[in-house]
Amino acid sequence: MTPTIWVDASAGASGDMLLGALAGAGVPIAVLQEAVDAVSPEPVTLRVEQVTRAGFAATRVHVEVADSVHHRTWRDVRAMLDAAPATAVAAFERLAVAEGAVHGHDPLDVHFHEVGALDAIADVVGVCAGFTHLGASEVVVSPIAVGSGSVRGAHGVLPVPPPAVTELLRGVPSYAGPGVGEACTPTGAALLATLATSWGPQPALVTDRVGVGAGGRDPDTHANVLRVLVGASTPGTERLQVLEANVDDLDPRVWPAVLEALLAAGARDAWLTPVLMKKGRPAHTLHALVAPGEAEAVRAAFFAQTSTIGVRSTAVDRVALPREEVEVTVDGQVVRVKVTPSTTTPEYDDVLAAARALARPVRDVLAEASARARDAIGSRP
Ligand SMILES: O=C([S-])c1cc(C(=O)S)c[n+]([C@@H]2O[C@H](COP(=O)(O)O)[C@@H](O)[C@H]2O)c1
Ligand code: NI
Repeated sequence: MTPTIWVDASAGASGDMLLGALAGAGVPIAVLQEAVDAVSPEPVTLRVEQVTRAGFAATRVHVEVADSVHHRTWRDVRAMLDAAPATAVAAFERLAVAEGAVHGHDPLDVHFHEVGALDAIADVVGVCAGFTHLGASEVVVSPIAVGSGSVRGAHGVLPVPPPAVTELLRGVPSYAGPGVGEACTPTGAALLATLATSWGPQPALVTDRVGVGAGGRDPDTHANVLRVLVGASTPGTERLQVLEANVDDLDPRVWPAVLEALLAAGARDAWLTPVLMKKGRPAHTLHALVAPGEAEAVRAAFFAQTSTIGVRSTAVDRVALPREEVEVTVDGQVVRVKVTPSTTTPEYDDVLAAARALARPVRDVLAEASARARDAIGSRP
């Protein structure tokens, strides 16, 4: 079974913290070194060191290089990445697009300063090779702490988060803290934005390996580490999201069509709960259960079908019983029945249509369809 990874970026993220966490989680340093050697025009050595951060053991990977080039364009870097994992090219492209946006340049002509140096290229290539080596089907990343205050670099003094990071973290959950300084660098943001398959707290996971990665900064306010948990998803558990909005001004006759539209947009389930809103106003909360890939279309349906101006989302774990659909006939009328190890549930629309066609009570058709489904399952060899 392919593993699931959870990245804890609650103290921020940088290329070297990610490299350290991967090495700490058991990715052989030779795997990272080989990937870096495949792209680097000059010798680069990765060296592992066990360090402590605020009293906690962590792994640091030093990238040792005497880089003779200090500024590279995205064009230059792109030409170096032919032998790199596709995710490394994608992460650097994100950096180029973000830099282009903040400086007002075409991404191809962007001049990288620190992020174009060979050590940053080694971070990106090594981290992407490490994730490829782990072969995870899911990479869930926590909301990212970005730090606070300001940082000094080739661009002079920049606010934290610096412009490139704010651009890279569009659409990504992030927040200030945990201390003063730059907790999330452009390289860390670009890597996580590229590698994450979803964002949120730790999913249900049987943890196998834990990597604790340190960078160069060691503030005394907190353990400045990024953690990587590698494990197996709890069997039968799916990571889904619940989208929600409170609505107090929609013609109530529209609600059935709204629920139908959310299901048509890909929601696994959609439902309403009556609520009392501020000032004692009666209203409804509209809920939809969605897989990460369906969230955007279902969110668009919230906005198109209702008067809401905001949609909340919460990550949830769902354990679902295995299910299958069987078809039975009741007096010649076809009824679909959803069967799980503990239930048989006839499709209500089919039952209603059959009851009307047969001029029989709905509850009789319901009971007969359930019984026939149980017989059909029970008589299987
Ligand atoms: O290299 C470039 S062009 C660069 C752009 C920006 C902007 O926000 S714009 C910021 N920085 C700073 O460089 C260092 C190193 O970043 P890494 O991602 O290589 O660790 C960091 O302090 C950035 O804020 C560089
Ligand atoms: Ni820049």
